[in-house]
Amino acid sequence: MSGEADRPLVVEGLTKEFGNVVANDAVSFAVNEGEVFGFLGPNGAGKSTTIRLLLGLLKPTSGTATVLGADVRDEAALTEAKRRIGYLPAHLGFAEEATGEAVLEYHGAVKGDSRRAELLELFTPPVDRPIREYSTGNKRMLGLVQAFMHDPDLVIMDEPTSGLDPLKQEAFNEFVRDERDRGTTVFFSSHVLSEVRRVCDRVGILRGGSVVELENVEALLHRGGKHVRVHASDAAIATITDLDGVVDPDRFAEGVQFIYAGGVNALLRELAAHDVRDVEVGEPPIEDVFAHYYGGEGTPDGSSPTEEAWDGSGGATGESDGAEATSENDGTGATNV
Ligand SMILES: Nc1ncnc2c1ncn2[C@@H]1O[C@H](COP(=O)(O)OP(=O)(O)OP(=O)(O)O)[C@@H](O)[C@H]1O
Repeated sequence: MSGEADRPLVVEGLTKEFGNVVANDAVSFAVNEGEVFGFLGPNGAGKSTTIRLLLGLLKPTSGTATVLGADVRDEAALTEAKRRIGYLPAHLGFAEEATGEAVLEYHGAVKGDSRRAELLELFTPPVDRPIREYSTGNKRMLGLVQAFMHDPDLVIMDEPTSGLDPLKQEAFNEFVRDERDRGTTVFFSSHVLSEVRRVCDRVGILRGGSVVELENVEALLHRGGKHVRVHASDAAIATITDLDGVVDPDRFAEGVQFIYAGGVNALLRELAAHDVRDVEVGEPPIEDVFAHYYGGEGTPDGSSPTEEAWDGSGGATGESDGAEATSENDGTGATNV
């Protein structure tokens, strides 16, 4: 594995305050080369703030980050690094009168477009039409083409599938997996947990401006216990659900389903002691695994989530960072990368 300094994305104690709102509070993590990293957290957790800090669109209050080795506080180094970075913002500020073609021409002239044709076959924005006629999904697809067409080494995206229909979402998932296989490093925020399950190697979970979890997706699912569905008699079910590690048993006509967080052998021994008609054991629903971090009812191991507020604002009203906030939109109305 490469050393910390060689990683394509390193965040160290990154802090951003808007007035008295601490949007990012000493955020630290690193993304490895060729990794797909999901950045999760409830509304207002601070994900977009981190992303905008990484692109130099906001200035950190303290701490720093490097993208492809460039310190985000060093404007010249960051500008140079951005040639090899793709960026898809949450809010796409394309000029309404420009056609999709003109937007891509502009970006292509600045940073290259060697993969434009290939990407336009996969994501299919109507490039001959003006942006004002675009649906939300069409804008997102144009943004994806723009983000990847110069064949970047690192791609940073803020909720990339928001507004895409299910087939395009699936196309995106497959595309990201292929990109990872080509060695591209991908970092994106998401609220779509199924997509995180399908494409991410690792996730970072932000809550109230702080990283509360950094974990391999498989390990996270493993820790979330197993989803078990047993078809058996009422008497058998009563004993089985008494087993240590059974969480949230839920009866249905023929049996019971529950999350099981105990040892596999103890479960097998218990099941073997009864006349079980059928049993299914699988991974828990991803929503259940993440519910804890999003303010859910508890965890499979029985512990309770801490009671801190989920909203990084703590109810306070911060100063707007208006001057920085508009820098995402360049003169042409195209998204500035
Ligand atoms: N320009 C700004 N001025 C003042 N407060 C801001 C500004 N930008 C963000 N905030 C505040 O910082 C906190 C983090 O916001 P941010 O947009 O980074 O969260 P997020 O995790 O991306 O949320 P979502 O999932 O809803 O997009 C919120 O409390 C938000 O109100």
